[in-house]
Amino acid sequence: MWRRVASLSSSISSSFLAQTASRLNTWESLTTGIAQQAKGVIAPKEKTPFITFVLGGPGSGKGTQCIKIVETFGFAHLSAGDLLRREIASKSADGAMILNTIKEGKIVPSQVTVKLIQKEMELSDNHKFLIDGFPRTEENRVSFEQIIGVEPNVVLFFDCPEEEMVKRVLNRNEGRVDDNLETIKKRLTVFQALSLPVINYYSEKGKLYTIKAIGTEDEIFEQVRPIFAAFEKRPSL
Ligand SMILES: Nc1ncnc2c1ncn2[C@@H]1O[C@H](COP(=O)(O)OP(=O)(O)OP(=O)(O)O)[C@@H](O)[C@H]1O
Ligand SMILES: Nc1ccn([C@H]2C[C@H](O)[C@@H](COP(=O)(O)O)O2)c(=O)n1
Ligand SMILES: [Mg+2]
Repeated sequence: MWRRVASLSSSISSSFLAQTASRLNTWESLTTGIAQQAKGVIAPKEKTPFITFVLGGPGSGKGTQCIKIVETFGFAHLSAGDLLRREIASKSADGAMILNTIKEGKIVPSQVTVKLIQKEMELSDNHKFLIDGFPRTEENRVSFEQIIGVEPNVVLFFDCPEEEMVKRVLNRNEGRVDDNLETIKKRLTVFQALSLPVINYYSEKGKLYTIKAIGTEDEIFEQVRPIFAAFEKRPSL
């Protein structure tokens, strides 16, 4: 597991320490649960995490491209929507609330989603994470920074015309409760109002990579590939 580390040795890079030390919620916040499980033994991760947020409207092709990124670059794929759907299916305490929120095309409270992501990160063997469909709102973004204590290295934005997104979602045929015209319209409104400000935030921070999400899946991936290929040459990935 990504959390399984034998000692407190110096495997965390100095740049990472500098980055996290500047925050109130440092790396330790991600490892708090781990430390508790280990009954007081602090267990730092072996490698600096490399975090990619994958953003874009409903049906823009985030999940489709994540599969290709996983195959090519070996990331762990954490889809916020899939984690929430898993909560519904498991009939957990939050399941009914999550189902109603998704049916309405709205956004689940950030703490619920971030805790699910945190758990998956802690359980993972990988240190490279694709976090798909997150952060959808400024509240999501701030909550991740507060609870996990790290910022993304890369933010991908799949930029797709609304007409194309609607067509793709209506053809998806996976039995999703939100793949109907009424909910899609609401999701598009939420995307414009709440998600675009997050995308603008990362653009201003110089972390945003915008992908023109039209054309075939392979054509789109040829825009994605060089982004990670460039990072692969750096020691951080
Ligand atoms: N380039 C493409 N051209 C045509 N169809 C595509 C393309 N990429 C993905 N699709 C199809 O469009 C649908 C939506 O794609 P996908 O599920 O990857 O989108 P998403 O961004 O993850 O959407 P959501 O936010 O709703 O989960 C799927 O049925 C997928 O097979
Ligand atoms: N950060 C997130 C991600 C997803 N949800 C909810 C609301 C979305 O409409 C739904 C489906 O997500 P998708 O599979 O399209 O990424 O899940 C959320 O509330 N917060
Ligand atoms: Mg998806």
